[in-house]
Amino acid sequence: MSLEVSDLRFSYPGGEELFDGLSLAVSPGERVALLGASGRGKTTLCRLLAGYLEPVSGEVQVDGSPLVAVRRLRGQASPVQLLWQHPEQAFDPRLRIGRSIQEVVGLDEDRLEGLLGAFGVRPDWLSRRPHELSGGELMRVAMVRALVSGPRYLVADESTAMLDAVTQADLWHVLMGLQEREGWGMALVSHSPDLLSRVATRTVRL
Ligand SMILES: Nc1ncnc2c1ncn2[C@@H]1O[C@H](COP(=O)(O)OP(=O)(O)OP(=O)(O)O)[C@@H](O)[C@H]1O
Repeated sequence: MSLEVSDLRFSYPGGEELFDGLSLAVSPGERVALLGASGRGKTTLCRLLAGYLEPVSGEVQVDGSPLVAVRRLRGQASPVQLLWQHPEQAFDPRLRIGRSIQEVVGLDEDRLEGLLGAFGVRPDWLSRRPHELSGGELMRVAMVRALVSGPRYLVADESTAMLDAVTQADLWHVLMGLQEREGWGMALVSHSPDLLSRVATRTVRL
């Protein structure tokens, strides 16, 4: 059981090849930090692992099945969810937050209630549009949206970098508590050595 890729290569049109045949596996319960200098491809790797981009070589597999095939299954949310670097990327700007969350495939109302409570989401935030929430509030609802379908893996791309230290610590405390209870695997990118030393169980260098 893992989220894995071997012999990974990717390039944007006209760009240099990235990853040089990297192999990587994230097991349930792990929090794997993806490290590398600026421009090495950390954000790109997050998008590849979550299926938003397709590799040139190397196939992303989730618990033994190709991620591309799993993501095509109807009536099921992807087992790999991405926490975007900027939480507004997870939401349609025209829709109220509650509507965006309700559109998640396979939504379980009891799980949703639990997550809204755990992340401290106030009910009135759900009737607002993304630009009507603060960065920290939007990240809380983005975390709820990413987790509400019960993913097996979460990929977090510098997701809390723009938040103040107190909010950042609070959100990681909630995330890690849920992860330890539910056992999903996590890959994360952060430029904060302090955060990584508290959160990561292992590191992989790009
Ligand atoms: N949509 C795109 N089209 C073309 N090139 C891109 C695109 N997105 C990223 N790149 C290029 O791909 C390389 C990897 O970018 P990426 O954002 O994944 O790196 P990163 O390691 O996350 O960087 P940073 O630490 O600075 O955020 C860079 O050279 C970047 O310019």
